[in-house]
Amino acid sequence: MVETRLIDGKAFAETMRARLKDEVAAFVAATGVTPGLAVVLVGEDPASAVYVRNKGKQTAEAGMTSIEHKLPADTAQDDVLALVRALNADPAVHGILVQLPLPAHIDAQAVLATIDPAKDVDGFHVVNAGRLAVGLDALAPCTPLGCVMLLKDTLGSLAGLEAVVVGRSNIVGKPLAQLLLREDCTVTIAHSRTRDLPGVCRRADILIGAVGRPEMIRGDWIKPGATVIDVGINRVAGADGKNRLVGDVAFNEAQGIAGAITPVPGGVGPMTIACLLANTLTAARRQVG
Ligand SMILES: Nc1nc2c(c(=O)[nH]1)N[C@@H](CN(C=O)c1ccc(C(=O)N[C@@H](CCC(=O)O)C(=O)O)cc1)CN2
Repeated sequence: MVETRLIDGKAFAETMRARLKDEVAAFVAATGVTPGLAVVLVGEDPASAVYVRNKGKQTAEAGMTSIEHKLPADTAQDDVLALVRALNADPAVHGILVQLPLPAHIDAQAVLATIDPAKDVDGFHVVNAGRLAVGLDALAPCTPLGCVMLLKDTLGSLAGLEAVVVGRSNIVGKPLAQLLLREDCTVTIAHSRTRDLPGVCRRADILIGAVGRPEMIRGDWIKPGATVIDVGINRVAGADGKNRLVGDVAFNEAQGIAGAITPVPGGVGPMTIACLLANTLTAARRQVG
């Protein structure tokens, strides 16, 4: 039986935001420029509205300017593209983010492709994805960045470790695999169609759940002592009829098997916004410097 350590992403993100606040103040003092982050929300998805509100609040707390554009759900794609182009041209805006998911009538790839790659603080533009893949400086997606920070804080060097990422999305699985390769991990991207998924997961020193299926990764899929990072945020009905949040990993089953694990909530989620603030400062430094 292994003693399972809890990886406290909430506390890590708070420390990171406090440090960023000092770095932003130093940047403003040196340049006279306040970094600006524009967030575009289309529609009324309740979870997205909460994330956007938290982004605005934490941006302002870090000493940066938060600019919010809230558009109705039936906004035409051309109007979203026109707004993104206007933000690209605005010198007070150093970072642009379009909250996902977008309503079904809008082609998300077309919108993301319109964002100036230098202002793409989500790191979703193909230019940033390509730069990340070939090892050039890139604005990398925030959730994967947060995962790697928590892993390095927990394990120190990741070199040579066997990492299995369960999930192949463009916003988490694929960029996370690239970031882990940069840390010299041996990386496998697995997914719901992988043959013998439990066996593949059991190879992992680092196991990452990013598949979006509640508690799909069971305790006996985890190698004893492995570090488990749970990216999943799934709302499920509890026994009392109320909704509760669970990850992609069966958290209770992982106790006594995993060496360390991120909880849901309070693990990877808070790192996403902290890394967004870090990317916004990086983007501002590159645009102003
Ligand atoms: N343009 C983007 N859209 C989306 C992203 C993104 O990075 N860029 N990621 C997610 C949503 N997201 C940020 O946008 C996000 C999700 C979760 C959290 C978080 O702190 N979660 C808490 C739980 C919060 C809750 O109760 O719902 C936690 O895990 O502790 C922050 C940001 C999809 N869209």
